[in-house]
Amino acid sequence: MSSFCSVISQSSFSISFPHFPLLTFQSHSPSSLFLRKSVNLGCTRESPSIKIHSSLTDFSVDVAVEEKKLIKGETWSVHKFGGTCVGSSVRINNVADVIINDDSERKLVVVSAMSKVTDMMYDLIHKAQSHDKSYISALDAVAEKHSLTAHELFDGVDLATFLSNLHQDVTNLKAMLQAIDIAGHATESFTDLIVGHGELWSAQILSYVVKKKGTPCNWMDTREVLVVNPTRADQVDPDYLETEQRLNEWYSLNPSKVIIATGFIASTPQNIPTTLKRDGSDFSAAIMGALFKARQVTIWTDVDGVYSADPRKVSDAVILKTLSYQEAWEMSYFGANVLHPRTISPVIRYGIPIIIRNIFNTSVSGTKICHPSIIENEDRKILRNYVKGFTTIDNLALVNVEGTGMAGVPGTASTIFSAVKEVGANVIMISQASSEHSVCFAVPEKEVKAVSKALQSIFHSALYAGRLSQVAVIPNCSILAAVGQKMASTPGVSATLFNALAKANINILAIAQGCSEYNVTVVLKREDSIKALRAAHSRFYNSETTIAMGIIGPGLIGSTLLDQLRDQASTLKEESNIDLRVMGIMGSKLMLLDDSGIDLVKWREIREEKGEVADLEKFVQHVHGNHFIPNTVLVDCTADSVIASNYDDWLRKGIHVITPNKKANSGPLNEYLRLRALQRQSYTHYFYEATVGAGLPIIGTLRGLLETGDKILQIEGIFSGTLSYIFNNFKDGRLFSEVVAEAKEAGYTEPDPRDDLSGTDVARKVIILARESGLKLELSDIPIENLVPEQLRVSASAQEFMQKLPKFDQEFMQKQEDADNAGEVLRYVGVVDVINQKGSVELRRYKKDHPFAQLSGSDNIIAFTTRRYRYQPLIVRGPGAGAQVTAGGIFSDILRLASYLGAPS
Ligand SMILES: NC(=O)C1=CN([C@@H]2O[C@H](COP(=O)(O)OP(=O)(O)OC[C@H]3O[C@@H](n4cnc5c(N)ncnc54)[C@H](OP(=O)(O)O)[C@@H]3O)[C@@H](O)[C@H]2O)C=CC1
Ligand SMILES: N[C@@H](CC=O)C(=O)O
Ligand code: NA
Repeated sequence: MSSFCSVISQSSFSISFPHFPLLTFQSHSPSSLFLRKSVNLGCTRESPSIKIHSSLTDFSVDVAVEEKKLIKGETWSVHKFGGTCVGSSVRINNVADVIINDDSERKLVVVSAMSKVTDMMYDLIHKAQSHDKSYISALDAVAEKHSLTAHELFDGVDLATFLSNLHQDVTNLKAMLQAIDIAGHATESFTDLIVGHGELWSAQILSYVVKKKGTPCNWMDTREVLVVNPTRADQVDPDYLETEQRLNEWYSLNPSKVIIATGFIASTPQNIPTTLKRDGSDFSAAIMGALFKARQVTIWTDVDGVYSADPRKVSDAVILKTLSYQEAWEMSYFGANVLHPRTISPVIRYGIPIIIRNIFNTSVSGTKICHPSIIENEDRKILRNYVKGFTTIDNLALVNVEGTGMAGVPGTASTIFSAVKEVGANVIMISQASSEHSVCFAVPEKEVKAVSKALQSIFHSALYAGRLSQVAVIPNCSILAAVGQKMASTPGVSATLFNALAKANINILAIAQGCSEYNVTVVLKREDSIKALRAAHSRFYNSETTIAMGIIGPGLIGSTLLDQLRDQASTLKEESNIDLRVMGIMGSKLMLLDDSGIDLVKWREIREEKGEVADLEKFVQHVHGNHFIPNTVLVDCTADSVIASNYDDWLRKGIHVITPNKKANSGPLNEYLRLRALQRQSYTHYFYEATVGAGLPIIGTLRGLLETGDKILQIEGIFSGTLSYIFNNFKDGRLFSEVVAEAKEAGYTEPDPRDDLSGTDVARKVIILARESGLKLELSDIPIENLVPEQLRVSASAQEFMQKLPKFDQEFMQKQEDADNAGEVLRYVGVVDVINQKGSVELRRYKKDHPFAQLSGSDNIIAFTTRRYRYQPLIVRGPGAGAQVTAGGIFSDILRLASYLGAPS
């Protein structure tokens, strides 16, 4: 008890401190004091006798000694660590490492109280005020927290010194709380004095840890230097001149290369302890940054930087590499958790950059807030970054004062806002039509009742006389603000924003844009807030070639395509700015939907877990109904004609279609012609390269020939990968059924292999090429040689067919031997005879030296005889079936679509 005191009377008491004489307090005006002198922790004094003559404010120093470096801004860097950064001994250690690893010559570190401690201190006061004696045990708990932390971090004399100080503080605090308990009241300055202890303790602990790690440093009780004048409630203004003078004095006594300073706390010009109020530690750091003219101020927090929008609401939000002061200011005002505008002001004057960084993820460089002139092209990758960020404020109400009697009457606005001021409401946004018939403004919902009442009362006679028609309140509103310095003098930014909102079917209630053009603010209904935020963000941040995809039929081909997309997505995004998002995957029974894009690494597992009953209408609505992605494509990987019958509806809706499914193009001619006509009219794309020759460029080659004016005479070839494989391998005594099973196993066949063996699949390809060449043929116009034995054509399933096929092996063997004996091979070919406007599909015999006899595997070979390629046909050859090549062909169509939509080629 050597250092403390007792309550002398209810109105005054005294406390003694280690470095101060006994002080006596009046309870109504407590403490004109500094609680503790800052402790020199052993910094080597480079030149103890040096005097600083300089003015820290203008930084023009004329000192020819080492200490001159104090005021050379470039040598100082300022760091601020919030409560979570120093929330435990492990974290404090981590913070100390960050400080030591900063290679700046001199460092000033501003530190907050350990997390939750400030709240605990306020709680002590509340308890004491309400005579709840548990403040004593609660204070012991706070002390225990710091004592334990100190024990974990350092030892010896430092630990003893810290614990002794802590003990003394606690003893003093108990007396102060006792005084509050007796008085039943704590004045503001008394409260500030008590709560500021959290910073005193954390700064001391951190400085001992830095010192223990071998870096000498001093800790600074900022109340000794930082002088502020209270302005309005909850605000203070720094007295830079006085602070600078005190700082000089402090530094001359404690010259240090590393200073650990308490955040949040300061004192009045009368030396009464006070605080910097909300976000006080950030403010402390900015003030110190300005006084030291630091090269930068780093605010360490637990997020990676400032996001382009709240990442909890917008999954695509990105960390902004740079923000101008003005942009940061605007974003803070409109609710982004950036920095309080007030905290930025001290550094703006000197153009000192502020860096927001994550202490828990130091690999990320964070967001640099600085003068626009030093914002390099760091955000160049972000398209159209005229708008940097989007923020929303919810729980607002719009007040609309309307009437013909307002126009040309000076003072109406003044009357309105005087009334609003009278009830203490905070006006967040104002908009007035130039006709002056209405003024509307947004206030917090909780304040609108009082505002409305005040306006009704003040305009009572104007309303009665009809000069004003109404004072209307629109409740449940939100504000969406788009912020960006480059918006100024860039035409079309607002139009883009409004267009994005209109497309998302969002009604705008009011609009405001200041002359600075740094932000456009719109008021919306509360329920539209998140939708509006996402719509606006995606319009400015997603590339033009962001494509919402729906994959129908995740069978062999569909799932292979999904795997290829998974493997290639990030490269496409990084290198070509093509952003492919699979929003839905639908099979015949189950479908999986996701709002921002399915994780293609785990889609199979997620579908098991979250799959819902397949519903085509819902699926299409989901994939296309996402207003935040400018393009939609449905990829039909089924062999289903019902799915194919929907293409025209999709194209009409503006949905692009890509498919390997042959049903639509080989179905009824009139439907095919209608589909093609519709596709041309609707400016949507319909690609189907994989329907013929899988990934081989067959349709593309044919189109190229036709579009460049060539005339097709004949297309002849082996169009079936399955039949090619079968006849390439059906030799040397092998069984026909065995080779068919191999082709199925290899993924060459249609879902039902009879579609291949019947020749139907080849006939469909012939029809597709014939129609592409301008012939108006139906599938029934093509004579087809069916290889499926008569008895098996009626088999109930593909499986049953496969089981029974061996019974017919002998029949096939005979055909093969007959051909072999004649020095020939069997090949199943299709022909499009353009001159005679017909097609055919049949099993033919070719001499063993014929090019068709030279194929292997699932090779297709297609020969285009044209006017230009009359004597030597243009030949395309290669594997024409199989999962990888087919999915690759579909993928290539998707990229063609992206390129048509504007992706770089
Ligand atoms: N294999 C190849 O080499 C080539 C194939 N193609 C074409 O690719 C397409 C797919 O072939 P493949 O992957 O082998 O066939 P699969 O039988 O392996 O896959 C078909 C998929 O379509 C789904 N499906 C069927 N009907 C519906 C429906 N009504 N709604 C939603 N999904 C449905 C199935 O779902 P579920 O499993 O739930 O029933 C399955 O996922 C076919 O049109 C084929 O002609 C084109 C070129 C080459
Ligand atoms: N089953 C087909 C697959 C490609 O269309 C074939 O074998 O060619
Ligand atoms: Na192809």
